[in-house]
Amino acid sequence: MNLSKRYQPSLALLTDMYQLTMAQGYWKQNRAEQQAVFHLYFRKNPFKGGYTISAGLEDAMDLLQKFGFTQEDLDFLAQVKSSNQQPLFEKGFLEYLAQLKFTCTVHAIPEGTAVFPNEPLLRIQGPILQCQLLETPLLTILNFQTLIATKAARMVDVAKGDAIIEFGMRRAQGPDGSLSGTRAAFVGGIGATSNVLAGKLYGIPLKGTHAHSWVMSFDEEVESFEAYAHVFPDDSVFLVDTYHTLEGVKKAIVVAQKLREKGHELKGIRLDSGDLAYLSIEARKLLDEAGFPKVSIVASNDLDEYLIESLKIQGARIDTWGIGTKLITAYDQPALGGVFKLAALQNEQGLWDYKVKLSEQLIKVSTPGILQVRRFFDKGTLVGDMLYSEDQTIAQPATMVHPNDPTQHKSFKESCTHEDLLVPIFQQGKLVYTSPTLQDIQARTKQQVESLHETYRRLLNPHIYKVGLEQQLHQKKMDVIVDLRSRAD
Ligand SMILES: Nc1ncnc2c1ncn2[C@@H]1O[C@H](COP(=O)(O)OP(=O)(O)OP(=O)(O)O)[C@@H](O)[C@H]1O
Ligand SMILES: O=P(O)(O)OC[C@H]1O[C@H](OP(=O)(O)OP(=O)(O)O)[C@H](O)[C@@H]1O
Ligand SMILES: O=C(O)c1cccnc1
Repeated sequence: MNLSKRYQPSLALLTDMYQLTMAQGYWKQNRAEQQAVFHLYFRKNPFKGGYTISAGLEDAMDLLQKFGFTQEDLDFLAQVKSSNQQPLFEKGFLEYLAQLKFTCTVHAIPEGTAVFPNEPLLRIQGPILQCQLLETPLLTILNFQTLIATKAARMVDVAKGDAIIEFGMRRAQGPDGSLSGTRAAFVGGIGATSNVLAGKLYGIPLKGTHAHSWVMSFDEEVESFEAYAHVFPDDSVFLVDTYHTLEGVKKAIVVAQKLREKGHELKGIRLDSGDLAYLSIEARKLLDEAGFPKVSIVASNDLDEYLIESLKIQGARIDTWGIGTKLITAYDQPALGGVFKLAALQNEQGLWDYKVKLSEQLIKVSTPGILQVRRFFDKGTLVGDMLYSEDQTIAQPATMVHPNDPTQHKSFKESCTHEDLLVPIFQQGKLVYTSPTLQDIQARTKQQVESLHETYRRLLNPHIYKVGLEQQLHQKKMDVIVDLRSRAD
């Protein structure tokens, strides 16, 4: 169920080179073990949506658990040259890497959780050299899977209980885009996939119909349906649009009748072109009139959440949505802009110095501290997320400040309940978290989306969920910014 099922054990080189050059720099300065805190977060919900679904943690855990350089990795690094053709990495540094063990403490938000901009999905605390090396692989895993899980959740939400099958492998960004994308799509709520290896690796249910080539390989369309039904009498879904869709439906009915005479039922038909609203309504009529109300209608052809919503409004009679390209590639937004920022560094007195990355825009200034996300509920409904730093006490009653407009405050009533979202995953390198099954993660996504007010779920201009900074954290952040700006002037 994890990354090593797709790759061989060592992924230590799956990082950007600048992480290794900085690592050598920290080592050379005797700062390799200096304790640091980094947060991984994004700044905008993808797809102009109102929420995001976290995904990829299990793969991230696997990466961290196996973190370590093999002799082969070190031999490769030993022959990397600097611009004057000298070895880029020093022998002593490579020896340091050879004995390196993962010793960080990691907290993360469980997969399948509704998350929002500016809140850490993951917090890593440990030797700065290790945190630095892990920036890129953690981002590549969590950014992509979170993006695809969110895309899938949006589709599942508008499909309102209809089944969704993921058909995207052929259009995915390579084999890993396909495998990790299918995993994430399942986290988001799809019911099945055509991706057989994802079925084997992750236990995702497999489903499929047949291609146009099957029909085209016969002289007559009806012969192709008969032949398929002969091989799969209880598992046939005929693709009816190769020549003329509604004529294709009539031929499917002829074969369905023959199947029934032999004690079998046709499972479904698939529409893959034309006006899917009109054709599904007409196909439904033909099937119902012929006595096949249970034969389901599958539709595919460049579908996404907007088309699903529109087709439903048009009264389309589609039972199952087959979705490929737009899901597996997150077509309208191919990347989640998650970042990984240094937030605190331990000084020689053992105290935490808060760190921020300045920007002209307040929204882009990172938040320092050792952050936790506290989610408040009013009678079960989510009312806001407050970032606070675990090394500070929280002023009571809990009040948070708008991250980009300090004049706006929000207080939470005493009667509100709360939950801290970041849970321990590793304690000083030791794994302390058991990932739920993928089915349980999917169930969590469903529960999370359903617990969001519908104003956050609509596709067009959703309401913005409130994420703020606990008052003292906000004050500390402002102090650091003022101090840095005065020093930069
Ligand atoms: N009723 C509808 N309302 C809105 N969009 C629709 C409707 N029916 C189909 N679509 C979408 O319109 C697009 C039409 O795609 P396209 O232009 O490729 O036509 P096609 O029917 O697939 O033709 P072809 O036979 O060339 O494949 C697809 O994304 C499809 O999902
Ligand atoms: O449209 P998507 O959402 O990406 O879904 C996957 C598409 O892949 C197949 O088409 P393709 O033309 O590749 O093969 P086919 O001959 O089986 O239709 C299938 O028929 C879908 O249309
Ligand atoms: O099984 C299907 O119908 C299928 C599989 C992959 C891509 N398109 C369709």
